[in-house]
Amino acid sequence: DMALAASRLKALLSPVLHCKPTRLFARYNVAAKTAQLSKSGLRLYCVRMDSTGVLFRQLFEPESCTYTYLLADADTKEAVLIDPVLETVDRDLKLINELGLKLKVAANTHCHADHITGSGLLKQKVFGLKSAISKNSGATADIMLSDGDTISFGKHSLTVRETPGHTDGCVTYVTGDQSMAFTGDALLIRGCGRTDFQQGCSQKLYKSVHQRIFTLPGHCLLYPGHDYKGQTVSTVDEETKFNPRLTKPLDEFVKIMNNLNLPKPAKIDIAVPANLVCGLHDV
Ligand SMILES: N[C@@H](CCC(=O)N[C@@H](CSS)C(=O)NCC(=O)O)C(=O)O
Ligand SMILES: [Fe+2]
Repeated sequence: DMALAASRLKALLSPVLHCKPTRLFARYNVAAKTAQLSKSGLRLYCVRMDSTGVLFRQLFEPESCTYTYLLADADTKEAVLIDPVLETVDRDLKLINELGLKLKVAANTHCHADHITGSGLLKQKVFGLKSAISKNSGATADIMLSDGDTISFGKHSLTVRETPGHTDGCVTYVTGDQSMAFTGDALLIRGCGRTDFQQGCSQKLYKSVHQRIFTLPGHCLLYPGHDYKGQTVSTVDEETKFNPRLTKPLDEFVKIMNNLNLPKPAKIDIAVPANLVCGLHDV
């Protein structure tokens, strides 16, 4: 009967309900230390390792296959958007308002060639919002970033790692605990950004990925700027083992990049000039 079912459910949930936060944190750590190995020796991390109260959402814009990432401090409600897209500004703001967040910074990973950034339009809609991009991008923004700079939201922060090669101004944003990195187009899941326009240089990209991304902890979750195959997240361990381009020696990598033969992004001629002024052009 109902009463019996309810008491069984209560008994079943009791260890979870009575688990103090400290014990939960300990469980995360144990889970990380005892990560299972796959047949090939790859460590399989089953649990997000930080349990520090970062609110996180991965959002997708289907026309350009761009990921926008929302990060917020669950206590202070301060939020950062990485790589907002013009067409999805209202969707993102609706979510931000529904969650009661205060959007502080719109941070671009680089001057995009395939879509117009949402940062300019967001600045018109959100009082006090600051746009950010690398100094080396050639673009203007409220915050011009250099290697090692941090973007704070509440008690959390993102640290800037310069990862040029796809463009001169490409950066990777890394969370303070190095559990997540937002790689823009420097590193895509099982791929990487093209190097045939916008100061692209395959040797530079190879060095950036090997020295600035593959040196992060193996469990660090990698979130790319785009994905064209439905993939959402990877890890440093996975990419150092399975990335079909970046696991090759430098000379082979350069040959691969010279022979991609990709068509130019359809919107490149409107996107680049617009993004050089943080998307305010013609809005
Ligand atoms: N077809 C798309 C553009 C696709 C493209 O060129 N993607 C870029 C990232 S956006 S600058 C890229 O680096 N791709 C690498 C790859 O291996 O796919 C469009 O017309 O917009
Ligand atoms: Fe790009």
